[in-house]
Amino acid sequence: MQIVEKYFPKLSPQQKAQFGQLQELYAFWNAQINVISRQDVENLYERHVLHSMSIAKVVKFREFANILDVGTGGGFPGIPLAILFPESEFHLVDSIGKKIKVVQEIANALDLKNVRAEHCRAEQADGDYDFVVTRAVTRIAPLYSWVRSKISRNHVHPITNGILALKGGDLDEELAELKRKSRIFELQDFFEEEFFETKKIVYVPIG
Ligand SMILES: C[S@@+](CC[C@H](N)C(=O)[O-])C[C@H]1O[C@@H](n2cnc3c(N)ncnc32)[C@H](O)[C@@H]1O
Repeated sequence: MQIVEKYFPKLSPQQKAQFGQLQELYAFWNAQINVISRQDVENLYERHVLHSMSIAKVVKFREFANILDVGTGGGFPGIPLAILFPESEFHLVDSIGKKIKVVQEIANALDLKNVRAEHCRAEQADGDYDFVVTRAVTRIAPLYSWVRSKISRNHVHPITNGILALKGGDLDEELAELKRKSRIFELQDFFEEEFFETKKIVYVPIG
């Protein structure tokens, strides 16, 4: 939990309490329905919570912003972002129903009113979104084809609406396949821990 406060020192008491609850909630739910590796439960705040929050170093979601988390699994990056941006609306979807059950239970336990968890495929998600966020689901090119028509052309953030994908490793081939303008943010520019050395955010503006 200290690692979250290290990089996000202005959290409200409510946000601190919500982030603080995550360890126990994920330990409990992960024991029943596997949503993250057992080993990773011990590194929850670095590898899942802070990793998800890195998106906030690229853009601060505004009041009423609509965000779609594609393939949220147990709620990453959607749940940490929903705690961080309580005025924005988050639609978390996954094609596996039992994972959405975990997300719903965690959102209920945290009393997160800005989270809608839905069991559906990304292609079927119904909405008009400012941004699509995602981690560890698919290559950028298929993701782009799934969601491009769901991105609003009404831009209210300092950057153009689009996709923000948490990625790792060498992305040359994947980005060549996309055939669209994109920008890479290196997470080592935001966080000093070794875990983030190879991690990136791929931003694909859709205007
Ligand atoms: C490796 S998990 C990652 C989960 C989470 N994003 C994380 O980083 O912890 C990939 C997830 O994507 C979901 N998924 C794959 N294709 C999908 C699709 N077309 N629509 C919705 N969910 C999908 C899978 O069910 C799975 O839960």
